[in-house]
Amino acid sequence: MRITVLGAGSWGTTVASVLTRRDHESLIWARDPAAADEINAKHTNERYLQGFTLPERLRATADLAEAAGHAELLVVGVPTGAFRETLERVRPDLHPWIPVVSLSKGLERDSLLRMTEVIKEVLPGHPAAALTGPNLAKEIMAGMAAATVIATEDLTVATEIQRVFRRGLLRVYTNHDVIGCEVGGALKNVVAIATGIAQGLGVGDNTRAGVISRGLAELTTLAVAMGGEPTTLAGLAGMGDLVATCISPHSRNRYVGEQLGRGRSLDDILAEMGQVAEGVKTVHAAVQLADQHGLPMPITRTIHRVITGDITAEYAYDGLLRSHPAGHESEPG
Ligand SMILES: NC(=O)C1=CN([C@@H]2O[C@H](COP(=O)(O)OP(=O)(O)OC[C@H]3O[C@@H](n4cnc5c(N)ncnc54)[C@H](OP(=O)(O)O)[C@@H]3O)[C@@H](O)[C@H]2O)C=CC1
Ligand SMILES: O=C(CO)COP(=O)(O)O
Repeated sequence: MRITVLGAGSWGTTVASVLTRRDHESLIWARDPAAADEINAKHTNERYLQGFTLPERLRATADLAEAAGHAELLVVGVPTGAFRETLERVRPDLHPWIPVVSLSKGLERDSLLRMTEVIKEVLPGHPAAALTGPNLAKEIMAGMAAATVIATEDLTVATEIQRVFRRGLLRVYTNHDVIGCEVGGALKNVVAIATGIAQGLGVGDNTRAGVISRGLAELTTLAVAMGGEPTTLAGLAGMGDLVATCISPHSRNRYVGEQLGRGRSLDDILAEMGQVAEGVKTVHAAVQLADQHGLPMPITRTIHRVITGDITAEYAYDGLLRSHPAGHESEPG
């Protein structure tokens, strides 16, 4: 199959490599021509996947119209802030009806939409799916076993995409609960910032486990309020991805939290990283959704106050685990 992956960051490049090794004709779009040249000539992407060799047959282009015209399946791996604009730019050159798969984990800032909702708005008529789960790019590049979920309402489409992605030690499950899968993927990044803060402050594993567990309660409550199913949040797209992101040294969201916990400013951390940490932006939308649904979501709200500079990470820690009165465990908050 001819597959185009938009975005040559760590995840887009990894997914394009997996698909190439699965014998698909993959073309990756990089907005930076130098990045496309590097992939074509050296089979590397040193900025995002240092030390890895990409498959020789993976081709790259900086020409968005060429990338769009190539696709029998479109995979979108640009950050959520660039998602809508990128789809608008490919629309004129896209073949009709081809499925579009989002790799991006976050919510659109002003509309509060999930990425498959953005696909449906910008590209009506194209089946929209999300690929999500505990999938740290560098581990998948290294060929380590992993499980992932392809979420779309139409199970025929889901099964077809599952077949396209399945390779080696990558186990691909299907799920019809797109809301649960996308909300889990978006919100776990916010909880990873909170866990990172705890780590940066030097607190213990009990504390981190407490934040992860109550974080799971928050993302489950929000997803269910939005129409998702609780079992989804207990699975790969919820608990699985939450645990991977909260404990992994590879996670950029956890890293942002850790550095905040050490007292650094957000601007400094983001400038030094040069990679996306989606939780930093998604937390704004998450708080608005919590308000709309009348949910307490104390971890999300506290991280929002840290990100906006209203409180320090140290103060947030006190607020999360000491001042906030605990209720019944089955209740949100
Ligand atoms: N990395 C991972 O392990 C995983 C990431 N994801 C999700 O995938 C999405 C992409 O993440 P990831 O690949 O890691 O991000 P990276 O930070 O590694 O790379 C971002 C990529 O997007 C490009 N980009 C940035 N802004 C724009 C823009 N305005 N227009 C077009 N392209 C742009 C960058 O180009 P340039 O280099 O020119 O700036 C770069 O190629 C995120 O939503 C993330 O949550 C999901 C699962 C795993
Ligand atoms: O989504 C991810 C793993 O599933 C990657 O997390 P980070 O964006 O925090 O690196």
